[in-house]
Amino acid sequence: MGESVVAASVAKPATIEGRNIIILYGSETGNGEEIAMELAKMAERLHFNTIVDEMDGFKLTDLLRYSLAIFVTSTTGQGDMPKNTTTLWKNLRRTKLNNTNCLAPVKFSIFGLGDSSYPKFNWAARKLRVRLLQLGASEFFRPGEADERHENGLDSIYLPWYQELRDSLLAQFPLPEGIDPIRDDAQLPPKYNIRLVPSTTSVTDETANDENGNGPSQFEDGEDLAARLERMSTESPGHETPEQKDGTEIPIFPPAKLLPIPGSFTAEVLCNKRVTPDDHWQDVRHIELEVRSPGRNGAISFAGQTLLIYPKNYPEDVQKLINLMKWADVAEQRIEINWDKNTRPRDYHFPQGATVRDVLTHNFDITAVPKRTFLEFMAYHTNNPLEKERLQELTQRGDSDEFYDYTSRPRRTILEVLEDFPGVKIPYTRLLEFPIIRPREFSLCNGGDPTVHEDGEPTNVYKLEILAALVHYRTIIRKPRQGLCSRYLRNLPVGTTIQIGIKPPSSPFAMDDPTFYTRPLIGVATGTGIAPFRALLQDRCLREPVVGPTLLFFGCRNSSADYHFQSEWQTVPNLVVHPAFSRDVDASKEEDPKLALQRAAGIYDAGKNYVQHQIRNHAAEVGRLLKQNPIIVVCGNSGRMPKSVREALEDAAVMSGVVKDKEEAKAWFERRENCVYWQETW
Ligand SMILES: Cc1cc2nc3c(=O)[nH]c(=O)nc-3n(C[C@H](O)[C@H](O)[C@H](O)COP(=O)(O)O)c2cc1C
Repeated sequence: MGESVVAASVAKPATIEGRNIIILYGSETGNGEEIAMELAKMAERLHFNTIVDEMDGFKLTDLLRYSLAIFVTSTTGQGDMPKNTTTLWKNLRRTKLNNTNCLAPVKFSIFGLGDSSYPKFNWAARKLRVRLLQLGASEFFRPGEADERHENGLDSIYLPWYQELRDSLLAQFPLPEGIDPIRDDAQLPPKYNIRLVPSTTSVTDETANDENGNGPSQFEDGEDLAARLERMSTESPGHETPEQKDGTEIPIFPPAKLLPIPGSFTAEVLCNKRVTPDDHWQDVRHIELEVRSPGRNGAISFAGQTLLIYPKNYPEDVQKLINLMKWADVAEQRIEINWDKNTRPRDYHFPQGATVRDVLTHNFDITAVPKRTFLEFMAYHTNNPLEKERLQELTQRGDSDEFYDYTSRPRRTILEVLEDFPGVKIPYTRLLEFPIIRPREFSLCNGGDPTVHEDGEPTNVYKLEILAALVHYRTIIRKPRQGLCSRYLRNLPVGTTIQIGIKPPSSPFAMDDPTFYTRPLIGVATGTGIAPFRALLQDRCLREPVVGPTLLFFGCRNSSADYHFQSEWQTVPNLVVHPAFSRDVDASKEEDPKLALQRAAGIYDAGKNYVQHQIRNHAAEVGRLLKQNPIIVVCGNSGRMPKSVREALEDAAVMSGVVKDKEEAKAWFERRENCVYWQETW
C-alpha cells in the first residue's frame, strides 16, 4: 500500500569495537546541520559507530568516550557561536579547566561555515578550535573554513575538504581485513521507522490525539482538504477562485494547523499591505500581527528582535507530490514515527494526529532546491537505469558544476526534479529524507512600546510589524520562482492565525544599557534592512527624552518606489537622513565638473549612487559622530554591500581626520572603546 515499487538495496555498517566517532554541530539555519548529517553518513560507510548531535545535546565528559570527534559550526550574529552550542561552549570556557589538559584523549577536526562579508569571518569555528587545543585535544585532520561568498557557495571549500577527510580517515584508521567501505550506490538503513496507524488505534506519539478534535486536514468551514482538491480539479479554471493582479489564480491557502513547537505562539494577521507600487520590480509587504501574551500587561520591548514565521506548503503542491509518488492510498492515513535511541532530531515537530498529507503540508520543504544528498537518495529509488546513472553523475562530489547547473542556478525545486525523474518512487516510510521546513527570519520593524491600549490602559495585546521583501523572479530557464515563505506571505489573508516565534537580538551590546539611547547612532541600511533600524529609533525615542544624534544612510532604487518609512523620519528628533537612490539618476548633476572629479575619485557615482558613496560625501558628519563613541548598525543585503560600507566608513574616518591613514582606520573600527559595530545582513 503506497509502498515503493523500487526495492533499493540497504547495507548495514559493521559493528567494530572501539571504532567510534562523534559529530557535533552548531547551526542556526540548517547548513551546518546538513553538513554534519552528510559527514555522519560518510563515517557510517567507513563502519564507524557514529553519533551526530547538536553541541548542546552533549556533555563535555561524554566527549571523552569517543576516540574521534568532528565539530561543524557556523558563525552567527557578530562572530558569535550558534544558539545550539551555548551550553557546551560555556562549559568548555570554564576557567577551572584552564591548564588542565582535560581533553588530551580527544582527537578532533573542525569545519566552519561563514560569510567573508562579515568582519568576523568564521570566528565561531576559530574560537572553538583554539579552545579545544588549549584544553589538550589534538587535531587528526586539518580544519576547513567554508565561505558563502564563493562562486559555488559553501561547497567550493566543503567538497574537497570532505574528500580529503574521507581519505585521511581511511588511511589513519584502516578497516580490518575483509571489511570494505559501504559503496555509495548502496543505501544506509534509516534511523527511524514510520508506520501507518489504523484509524481505530489510539497512539501515544506526539503525531496522534488531536486535542481539539479537529480533523487534521480540515478547513475552517469543515470541508475536507482532499475533498476540496478533488472538487477543484473538476471545476473549470478560475471558477470561484479569485485572481491576483498578474492574472494568475490565487491558490487555496495552506490550512492553519499549528505545530507543537516549543516557545512558539500564535498571532493574528491584522494587515498585509504591499508598500511598493504595482509596477515596481519588488513586492514589499508591511505586515502587522497581533499577539496576545497571557499574564503580561504593559511595556515590553521587541526592538532588535527577529520574528520567526513558519511557512507551509500549498495544498496543490502537496497533491502533486502525492500523485507523483503514488501515495494516494496512504495520504489521509495517520502515521507514527519511532526513532532509534538518541537519534531524534530536535527540530522535528509534527502536528498532532498527523497524516502523510499533514506532514507534507507542514513539515517538509518540497519546493526547496534539493541538496546533493537528496539527489543521491533519489538514485536509490528508481528502477530506470538511465535515471539512476544521470542522478549518480549529477551527484559526483568531484564535479559540483553539473550539480549547480541543474539545481542551484535555475533554482529547480524538489517537486520539479521529481517530475524530471518520473521513475523515482520514494516510499512513504522514507518521508523524513525530505528537508525540513525551517522558520524564516524577519527583523521586527517596530520598537518602542508595541502594547495595545484600551481606555488608556495597557492590555496584554501587542502589535508586531515586519517589512518583508517577497522573493519572486524568473530564473535562467525563464521559470517564475517564489520562495516558500514569500508565497505564503503573498497570499496570507487578514484574520488568519499563524504560528510565530521570537529570537532575541544578536546585538553586540546590552539593549537595556541606558547609554544605548543617548549614544550617537550611525545607521546604514539598504532595502528592507531599514526594518531593525526603525525599531531601534522607535525604542530610542520612547526611552529617553535626550536622544543621541543619529545619522542614517539609506539605500534603495527610487525615491518614489522603495524609500520605506520616508514620511516618518521628520518626526524623529536629532535625525539626519542621507538617502542614496541607485536608479534615480539626475542627468544635470552628471555634467557638474566638481561631481565629475568626485566620480573619478570614486566618491560620487551619478550612475549608481549607493550608501557607500553617500558616506564618503558626508565624511565630515560621519567623522563628528565617530569621535563620540557611536553605535554603528549596518543592515540589509549581504554580498558586496557590507564590505563596501566598511571601507567607506574607514575612508570617512581618514577624510575627517579621526585617524591618520587607512591602516589605522581598519584597527580603529575593531576596538570596542571607539565604537560598537553591529552588522545584520542576509
Ligand atoms: C544574522 C547572521 C549573522 C552572521 N554572522 C556571521 C559572522 O559574524 N561571521 C561569519 O563568518 N558568517 C556569519 N554569517 C554567515 C553564516 O555563518 C553562514 O550563512 C552559514 O552558512 C550559516 O550556517 P547555518 O545555517 O548552519 O547557521 C551570518 C549569517 C547570518 C544570517
